[in-house]
Amino acid sequence: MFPSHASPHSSALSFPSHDLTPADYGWDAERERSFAPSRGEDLVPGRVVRAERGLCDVVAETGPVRAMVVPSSDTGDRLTPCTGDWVAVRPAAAAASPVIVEVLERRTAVRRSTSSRTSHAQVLAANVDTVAVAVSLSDPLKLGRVERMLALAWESGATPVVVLTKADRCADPASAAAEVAEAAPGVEVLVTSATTGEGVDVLTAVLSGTVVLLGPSGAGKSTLGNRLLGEDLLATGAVRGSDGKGRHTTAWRELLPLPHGGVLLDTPGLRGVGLHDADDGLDHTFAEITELALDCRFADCAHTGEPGCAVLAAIENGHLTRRRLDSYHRLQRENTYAASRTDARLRAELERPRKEISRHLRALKQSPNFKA
Ligand SMILES: Nc1nc2c(ncn2[C@@H]2O[C@H](COP(=O)(O)OP(=O)(O)OP(=O)(O)O)[C@@H](O)[C@H]2O)c(=O)[nH]1
Ligand SMILES: [Zn+2]
Repeated sequence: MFPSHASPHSSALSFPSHDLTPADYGWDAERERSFAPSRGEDLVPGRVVRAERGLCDVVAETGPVRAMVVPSSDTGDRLTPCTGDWVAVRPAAAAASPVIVEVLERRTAVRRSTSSRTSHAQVLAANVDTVAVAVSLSDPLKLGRVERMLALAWESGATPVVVLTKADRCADPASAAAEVAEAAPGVEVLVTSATTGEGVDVLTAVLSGTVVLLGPSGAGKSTLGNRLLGEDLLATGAVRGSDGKGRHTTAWRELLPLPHGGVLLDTPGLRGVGLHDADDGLDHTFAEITELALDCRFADCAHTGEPGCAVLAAIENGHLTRRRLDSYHRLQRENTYAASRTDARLRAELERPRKEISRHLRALKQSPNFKA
Protein backbone atom coordinates (compact mmCIF):
# COMPACT_ATOMS: atom_id res chain seq x y z
CA MET A 1 0.00 0.00 0.00
CA PHE A 2 1.40 3.31 -0.97
CA PRO A 3 1.63 5.96 1.74
CA SER A 4 -1.06 8.18 0.30
CA HIS A 5 -3.64 5.46 0.78
CA ALA A 6 -4.17 4.79 4.42
CA SER A 7 -5.19 1.28 5.39
CA PRO A 8 -5.64 -0.49 8.68
CA HIS A 9 -2.13 -1.82 8.18
CA SER A 10 -0.49 1.36 7.03
CA SER A 11 1.27 1.86 10.33
CA ALA A 12 2.87 -1.58 10.02
CA LEU A 13 3.70 -1.21 6.37
CA SER A 14 4.71 1.80 4.42
CA PHE A 15 5.93 1.58 0.89
CA PRO A 16 9.69 1.31 1.28
CA SER A 17 10.88 3.70 -1.38
CA HIS A 18 9.71 5.86 -4.20
CA ASP A 19 13.04 5.40 -5.95
CA LEU A 20 12.43 1.81 -6.92
CA THR A 21 12.00 0.95 -10.56
CA PRO A 22 10.61 -2.07 -12.40
CA ALA A 23 14.22 -3.30 -12.71
CA ASP A 24 14.34 -3.68 -8.92
CA TYR A 25 11.32 -5.93 -9.26
CA GLY A 26 12.79 -8.10 -11.98
CA TRP A 27 12.04 -6.34 -15.28
CA ASP A 28 14.52 -7.77 -17.77
CA ALA A 29 15.67 -7.53 -21.37
CA GLU A 30 13.38 -10.31 -22.57
CA ARG A 31 10.34 -8.62 -21.10
CA GLU A 32 11.45 -5.32 -22.54
CA ARG A 33 11.66 -6.88 -26.00
CA SER A 34 8.17 -8.29 -25.86
CA PHE A 35 6.88 -4.99 -24.52
CA ALA A 36 8.05 -3.05 -27.60
CA PRO A 37 4.61 -2.87 -29.29
CA SER A 38 3.04 -1.48 -26.12
CA ARG A 39 5.66 1.26 -25.98
CA GLY A 40 4.38 2.38 -29.34
CA GLU A 41 1.01 2.90 -27.69
CA ASP A 42 2.51 5.06 -24.95
CA LEU A 43 2.06 2.39 -22.31
CA VAL A 44 4.60 1.81 -19.56
CA PRO A 45 5.47 -1.47 -17.82
CA GLY A 46 4.99 -2.01 -14.13
CA ARG A 47 4.68 -4.75 -11.56
CA VAL A 48 1.66 -5.31 -9.40
CA VAL A 49 2.91 -5.26 -5.81
CA ARG A 50 -0.55 -5.46 -4.31
CA ALA A 51 -3.83 -6.41 -5.92
CA GLU A 52 -7.34 -5.62 -4.82
CA ARG A 53 -10.66 -5.80 -6.55
CA GLY A 54 -10.43 -3.38 -9.43
CA LEU A 55 -7.39 -1.53 -8.08
CA CYS A 56 -3.71 -2.39 -7.97
CA ASP A 57 -0.61 -0.80 -6.52
CA VAL A 58 1.91 -0.91 -9.34
CA VAL A 59 5.59 -0.05 -9.42
CA ALA A 60 5.58 1.45 -12.87
CA GLU A 61 8.40 2.92 -14.85
CA THR A 62 6.95 6.34 -14.13
CA GLY A 63 6.91 5.63 -10.38
CA PRO A 64 4.51 3.91 -8.00
CA VAL A 65 0.88 4.29 -9.03
CA ARG A 66 -2.48 3.08 -7.93
CA ALA A 67 -4.01 1.86 -11.17
CA MET A 68 -7.52 0.87 -12.11
CA VAL A 69 -8.28 -2.39 -13.83
CA VAL A 70 -10.45 -2.16 -16.93
CA PRO A 71 -12.04 -4.86 -19.06
CA SER A 72 -9.81 -6.00 -21.87
CA SER A 73 -10.88 -4.72 -25.25
CA ASP A 74 -9.63 -7.86 -27.00
CA THR A 75 -11.50 -10.51 -25.14
CA GLY A 76 -14.16 -8.56 -23.33
CA ASP A 77 -13.06 -10.41 -20.22
CA ARG A 78 -12.26 -8.57 -17.11
CA LEU A 79 -8.56 -8.57 -16.42
CA THR A 80 -7.64 -10.07 -13.14
CA PRO A 81 -4.10 -9.07 -12.33
CA CYS A 82 -2.67 -10.59 -9.19
CA THR A 83 0.34 -9.82 -7.06
CA GLY A 84 3.50 -10.31 -9.08
CA ASP A 85 1.92 -9.70 -12.46
CA TRP A 86 3.67 -7.51 -14.98
CA VAL A 87 1.20 -5.14 -16.54
CA ALA A 88 0.97 -2.47 -19.21
CA VAL A 89 -0.16 0.79 -17.65
CA ARG A 90 -1.64 3.80 -19.36
CA PRO A 91 -0.24 6.60 -17.21
CA ALA A 92 -2.51 9.22 -15.69
CA ALA A 93 -3.47 11.91 -18.13
CA ALA A 94 -5.43 15.07 -17.34
CA ALA A 95 -8.25 13.97 -15.04
CA ALA A 96 -7.94 10.26 -15.86
CA SER A 97 -6.33 7.87 -13.37
CA PRO A 98 -3.67 5.40 -14.43
CA VAL A 99 -5.19 2.28 -15.91
CA ILE A 100 -3.96 -1.28 -16.32
CA VAL A 101 -4.72 -2.19 -19.91
CA GLU A 102 -3.00 -5.55 -20.17
CA VAL A 103 -1.57 -8.32 -18.02
CA LEU A 104 1.66 -9.52 -19.60
CA GLU A 105 2.24 -13.22 -20.08
CA ARG A 106 2.99 -15.01 -16.83
CA ARG A 107 6.17 -17.04 -16.66
CA THR A 108 4.95 -18.89 -13.61
CA ALA A 109 1.86 -18.81 -11.43
CA VAL A 110 1.20 -20.29 -8.00
CA ARG A 111 -2.36 -21.63 -8.04
CA ARG A 112 -4.51 -23.45 -5.61
CA SER A 113 -8.03 -24.65 -6.02
CA THR A 114 -10.46 -22.48 -4.13
CA SER A 115 -12.61 -24.03 -1.49
CA SER A 116 -15.72 -22.70 -3.16
CA ARG A 117 -17.92 -24.95 -5.26
CA THR A 118 -17.07 -23.03 -8.39
CA SER A 119 -13.78 -24.99 -8.36
CA HIS A 120 -11.84 -22.26 -10.03
CA ALA A 121 -8.15 -21.92 -9.37
CA GLN A 122 -7.01 -18.97 -7.35
CA VAL A 123 -3.74 -17.45 -8.44
CA LEU A 124 -1.83 -16.62 -5.29
CA ALA A 125 1.13 -15.03 -7.05
CA ALA A 126 2.47 -14.60 -10.56
CA ASN A 127 5.99 -14.68 -11.97
CA VAL A 128 7.45 -16.39 -8.95
CA ASP A 129 10.99 -17.77 -9.15
CA THR A 130 11.30 -19.44 -5.77
CA VAL A 131 8.58 -20.91 -3.59
CA ALA A 132 9.83 -21.20 -0.01
CA VAL A 133 7.70 -23.79 1.74
CA ALA A 134 7.79 -22.94 5.45
CA VAL A 135 7.53 -25.85 7.86
CA SER A 136 7.67 -25.30 11.61
CA LEU A 137 10.04 -27.51 13.59
CA SER A 138 8.18 -26.71 16.79
CA ASP A 139 5.22 -28.84 15.63
CA PRO A 140 5.18 -32.53 14.71
CA LEU A 141 6.21 -32.97 11.06
CA LYS A 142 3.40 -33.56 8.60
CA LEU A 143 5.13 -34.89 5.53
CA GLY A 144 1.92 -35.19 3.52
CA ARG A 145 1.35 -31.50 3.93
CA VAL A 146 4.91 -30.76 2.81
CA GLU A 147 4.38 -32.93 -0.26
CA ARG A 148 1.12 -31.19 -1.07
CA MET A 149 2.79 -27.78 -0.92
CA LEU A 150 5.71 -29.02 -3.00
CA ALA A 151 3.31 -30.28 -5.68
CA LEU A 152 1.69 -26.87 -5.75
CA ALA A 153 5.12 -25.22 -5.91
CA TRP A 154 6.47 -27.44 -8.72
CA GLU A 155 3.26 -27.04 -10.66
CA SER A 156 3.72 -23.26 -10.61
CA GLY A 157 6.89 -23.52 -12.66
CA ALA A 158 8.99 -21.99 -9.87
CA THR A 159 11.75 -23.73 -7.92
CA PRO A 160 10.70 -24.91 -4.48
CA VAL A 161 12.84 -24.77 -1.34
CA VAL A 162 11.79 -26.24 2.00
CA VAL A 163 12.52 -23.88 4.86
CA LEU A 164 12.33 -25.50 8.26
CA THR A 165 11.60 -22.75 10.77
CA LYS A 166 11.93 -22.40 14.56
CA ALA A 167 14.97 -24.68 14.81
CA ASP A 168 15.46 -23.24 18.31
CA ARG A 169 12.31 -25.10 19.35
CA CYS A 170 13.48 -28.48 18.11
CA ALA A 171 15.74 -30.97 19.90
CA ASP A 172 17.14 -32.54 16.74
CA PRO A 173 16.75 -30.31 13.67
CA ALA A 174 19.21 -32.39 11.64
CA SER A 175 17.17 -35.57 11.76
CA ALA A 176 13.97 -33.63 11.10
CA ALA A 177 15.68 -32.18 8.03
CA ALA A 178 16.70 -35.66 6.90
CA GLU A 179 13.14 -36.89 7.28
CA VAL A 180 11.79 -33.99 5.24
CA ALA A 181 14.48 -34.47 2.59
CA GLU A 182 13.13 -37.99 1.97
CA ALA A 183 9.81 -36.41 1.12
CA ALA A 184 11.40 -33.74 -1.06
CA PRO A 185 13.68 -35.33 -3.68
CA GLY A 186 15.65 -32.73 -5.61
CA VAL A 187 14.59 -29.95 -3.26
CA GLU A 188 16.93 -28.03 -0.99
CA VAL A 189 15.91 -28.36 2.67
CA LEU A 190 17.21 -25.62 4.98
CA VAL A 191 17.14 -25.40 8.76
CA THR A 192 16.48 -21.90 10.08
CA SER A 193 15.54 -19.99 13.17
CA ALA A 194 14.39 -16.41 12.98
CA THR A 195 15.00 -16.17 16.72
CA THR A 196 18.69 -17.13 16.69
CA GLY A 197 19.39 -16.22 13.08
CA GLU A 198 20.52 -19.76 12.31
CA GLY A 199 20.45 -20.56 8.60
CA VAL A 200 19.25 -17.12 7.56
CA ASP A 201 22.47 -16.40 5.61
CA VAL A 202 22.22 -19.66 3.71
CA LEU A 203 18.57 -18.99 3.00
CA THR A 204 19.39 -15.51 1.71
CA ALA A 205 21.93 -17.05 -0.64
CA VAL A 206 19.51 -19.70 -1.90
CA LEU A 207 16.56 -17.42 -2.58
CA SER A 208 16.54 -15.68 -5.91
CA GLY A 209 14.27 -13.48 -7.94
CA THR A 210 10.68 -13.30 -6.82
CA VAL A 211 10.31 -15.34 -3.64
CA VAL A 212 7.02 -16.45 -2.17
CA LEU A 213 6.70 -17.72 1.39
CA LEU A 214 4.09 -20.45 1.57
CA GLY A 215 2.95 -22.41 4.57
CA PRO A 216 0.34 -22.82 7.26
CA SER A 217 -0.56 -20.08 9.67
CA GLY A 218 1.92 -19.80 12.51
CA ALA A 219 4.76 -21.47 10.59
CA GLY A 220 6.85 -18.35 11.11
CA LYS A 221 6.73 -16.99 7.55
CA SER A 222 6.37 -13.33 8.48
CA THR A 223 8.97 -13.50 11.25
CA LEU A 224 11.44 -15.06 8.85
CA GLY A 225 10.38 -12.63 6.14
CA ASN A 226 11.28 -9.74 8.41
CA ARG A 227 14.70 -11.29 8.97
CA LEU A 228 15.21 -11.51 5.23
CA LEU A 229 13.95 -7.97 4.70
CA GLY A 230 16.20 -6.67 7.45
CA GLU A 231 13.36 -4.76 9.11
CA ASP A 232 9.96 -5.41 10.57
CA LEU A 233 7.78 -4.72 7.57
CA LEU A 234 5.55 -7.76 7.96
CA ALA A 235 3.07 -8.07 10.80
CA THR A 236 3.65 -11.16 12.91
CA GLY A 237 1.43 -12.74 15.49
CA ALA A 238 1.91 -14.68 18.66
CA VAL A 239 0.83 -18.28 18.41
CA ARG A 240 -2.00 -19.19 20.76
CA GLY A 241 -0.30 -20.81 23.71
CA SER A 242 -2.49 -23.85 24.17
CA ASP A 243 -2.65 -25.38 20.71
CA GLY A 244 0.30 -23.79 18.93
CA LYS A 245 -1.98 -22.59 16.16
CA GLY A 246 -1.44 -19.24 14.51
CA ARG A 247 -3.96 -16.47 14.38
CA HIS A 248 -3.76 -15.66 10.68
CA THR A 249 -1.83 -12.48 11.13
CA THR A 250 -1.04 -11.94 7.47
CA ALA A 251 -4.29 -10.91 5.88
CA TRP A 252 -2.93 -9.23 2.77
CA ARG A 253 -0.13 -9.72 0.35
CA GLU A 254 2.43 -7.28 -0.93
CA LEU A 255 5.67 -7.67 -2.84
CA LEU A 256 8.60 -6.15 -0.96
CA PRO A 257 12.14 -5.68 -2.27
CA LEU A 258 14.82 -7.72 -0.50
CA PRO A 259 18.02 -5.90 0.51
CA HIS A 260 20.25 -8.26 -1.50
CA GLY A 261 18.11 -8.19 -4.62
CA GLY A 262 14.90 -9.93 -5.49
CA VAL A 263 11.47 -9.39 -4.00
CA LEU A 264 9.54 -11.18 -1.29
CA LEU A 265 5.87 -12.03 -1.00
CA ASP A 266 4.51 -13.20 2.32
CA THR A 267 1.24 -15.08 1.99
CA PRO A 268 -1.34 -15.54 4.69
CA GLY A 269 -1.27 -18.99 6.21
CA LEU A 270 -3.39 -21.18 4.00
CA ARG A 271 -5.74 -23.48 5.81
CA GLY A 272 -6.33 -25.52 2.71
CA VAL A 273 -3.96 -25.64 -0.18
CA GLY A 274 -6.00 -27.71 -2.58
CA LEU A 275 -4.22 -29.00 -5.62
CA HIS A 276 -5.43 -27.68 -8.91
CA ASP A 277 -4.57 -29.56 -12.07
CA ALA A 278 -1.22 -30.44 -10.56
CA ASP A 279 -0.24 -33.60 -12.49
CA ASP A 280 3.20 -32.30 -13.35
CA GLY A 281 3.70 -30.96 -9.85
CA LEU A 282 2.94 -34.40 -8.43
CA ASP A 283 5.32 -36.06 -10.88
CA HIS A 284 8.08 -33.77 -9.64
CA THR A 285 7.20 -34.11 -6.00
CA PHE A 286 7.20 -37.88 -6.27
CA ALA A 287 10.07 -37.96 -8.74
CA GLU A 288 11.37 -41.35 -7.70
CA ILE A 289 7.92 -42.93 -8.12
CA THR A 290 7.50 -41.28 -11.52
CA GLU A 291 10.86 -42.70 -12.48
CA LEU A 292 10.13 -46.19 -11.17
CA ALA A 293 6.77 -46.21 -12.94
CA LEU A 294 8.56 -46.14 -16.29
CA ASP A 295 9.52 -49.76 -15.60
CA CYS A 296 6.03 -50.98 -14.69
CA ARG A 297 4.76 -53.61 -17.14
CA PHE A 298 1.63 -51.60 -17.90
CA ALA A 299 1.96 -48.02 -19.05
CA ASP A 300 -1.18 -47.09 -17.10
CA CYS A 301 -0.16 -49.05 -13.99
CA ALA A 302 -1.82 -47.62 -10.89
CA HIS A 303 0.70 -49.32 -8.58
CA THR A 304 -2.02 -50.96 -6.54
CA GLY A 305 -1.28 -54.63 -7.18
CA GLU A 306 -0.80 -55.01 -10.93
CA PRO A 307 1.64 -57.70 -12.05
CA GLY A 308 5.06 -56.37 -12.99
CA CYS A 309 4.65 -53.17 -10.97
CA ALA A 310 8.09 -51.66 -10.48
CA VAL A 311 6.83 -49.28 -7.80
CA LEU A 312 5.48 -52.03 -5.56
CA ALA A 313 8.67 -54.00 -6.20
CA ALA A 314 10.66 -51.04 -4.91
CA ILE A 315 8.63 -51.11 -1.70
CA GLU A 316 9.32 -54.84 -1.38
CA ASN A 317 13.06 -54.36 -1.70
CA GLY A 318 13.15 -51.33 0.58
CA HIS A 319 13.95 -48.66 -2.00
CA LEU A 320 10.65 -46.88 -1.50
CA THR A 321 8.58 -46.36 1.62
CA ARG A 322 4.94 -47.35 1.80
CA ARG A 323 4.25 -43.91 3.25
CA ARG A 324 5.52 -42.23 0.08
CA LEU A 325 3.32 -44.33 -2.17
CA ASP A 326 0.27 -43.85 0.04
CA SER A 327 0.82 -40.11 0.07
CA TYR A 328 1.24 -40.10 -3.72
CA HIS A 329 -2.02 -41.98 -4.16
CA ARG A 330 -3.85 -39.70 -1.75
CA LEU A 331 -2.71 -36.50 -3.45
CA GLN A 332 -3.38 -37.94 -6.89
CA ARG A 333 -6.93 -38.82 -5.91
CA GLU A 334 -7.44 -35.35 -4.57
CA ASN A 335 -6.02 -33.80 -7.70
CA THR A 336 -8.19 -35.93 -9.96
CA TYR A 337 -11.24 -35.09 -7.89
CA ALA A 338 -10.50 -31.37 -8.08
CA ALA A 339 -10.04 -31.66 -11.82
CA SER A 340 -13.26 -33.61 -12.25
CA ARG A 341 -15.15 -30.71 -10.70
CA THR A 342 -13.77 -28.24 -13.16
CA ASP A 343 -15.10 -27.33 -16.54
CA ALA A 344 -14.89 -29.24 -19.77
CA ARG A 345 -11.82 -27.36 -20.87
CA LEU A 346 -9.85 -28.61 -17.93
CA ARG A 347 -11.23 -32.08 -18.34
CA ALA A 348 -10.02 -32.12 -21.89
CA GLU A 349 -6.63 -31.06 -20.65
CA LEU A 350 -6.60 -33.96 -18.22
CA GLU A 351 -6.60 -36.26 -21.19
CA ARG A 352 -3.71 -34.60 -22.89
CA PRO A 353 -0.77 -36.88 -23.53
CA ARG A 354 1.59 -37.25 -20.64
CA LYS A 355 4.28 -34.69 -20.86
CA GLU A 356 7.79 -35.84 -21.38
CA ILE A 357 9.66 -36.62 -18.20
CA SER A 358 11.25 -33.36 -17.36
CA ARG A 359 14.86 -32.37 -17.13
CA HIS A 360 14.45 -32.28 -13.39
CA LEU A 361 13.84 -36.01 -13.29
CA ARG A 362 16.82 -36.81 -15.45
CA ALA A 363 19.09 -34.64 -13.34
CA LEU A 364 17.68 -36.25 -10.24
CA LYS A 365 18.54 -39.72 -11.46
CA GLN A 366 22.18 -38.71 -11.42
CA SER A 367 22.08 -37.22 -7.95
CA PRO A 368 23.71 -39.23 -5.14
CA ASN A 369 20.66 -39.36 -2.86
CA PHE A 370 18.40 -40.76 -5.52
CA LYS A 371 17.81 -44.32 -4.51
CA ALA A 372 15.70 -45.85 -7.23
N1 LIG B 1 10.88 -19.84 18.89
C1 LIG B 1 10.65 -19.30 17.70
N2 LIG B 1 9.47 -18.74 17.44
C2 LIG B 1 9.26 -18.20 16.23
C3 LIG B 1 10.26 -18.23 15.21
N3 LIG B 1 9.75 -17.67 14.10
C4 LIG B 1 8.49 -17.29 14.41
N4 LIG B 1 8.19 -17.61 15.69
C5 LIG B 1 6.92 -17.35 16.39
O1 LIG B 1 5.86 -18.05 15.74
C6 LIG B 1 4.68 -17.27 15.75
C7 LIG B 1 4.10 -17.16 14.36
O2 LIG B 1 4.99 -16.46 13.56
P1 LIG B 1 4.53 -15.68 12.24
O3 LIG B 1 5.78 -15.19 11.59
O4 LIG B 1 3.50 -14.66 12.56
O5 LIG B 1 3.87 -16.86 11.42
P2 LIG B 1 3.20 -16.80 9.97
O6 LIG B 1 3.58 -18.07 9.30
O7 LIG B 1 3.59 -15.56 9.27
O8 LIG B 1 1.67 -16.80 10.30
P3 LIG B 1 0.45 -16.21 9.41
O9 LIG B 1 0.78 -14.79 9.10
O10 LIG B 1 -0.75 -16.38 10.28
O11 LIG B 1 0.39 -17.06 8.17
C8 LIG B 1 5.06 -15.93 16.38
O12 LIG B 1 4.70 -15.96 17.74
C9 LIG B 1 6.55 -15.89 16.25
O13 LIG B 1 7.15 -15.14 17.27
C10 LIG B 1 11.52 -18.84 15.53
O14 LIG B 1 12.46 -18.92 14.73
N5 LIG B 1 11.65 -19.36 16.79
ZN1 LIG C 1 3.22 -49.89 -11.17
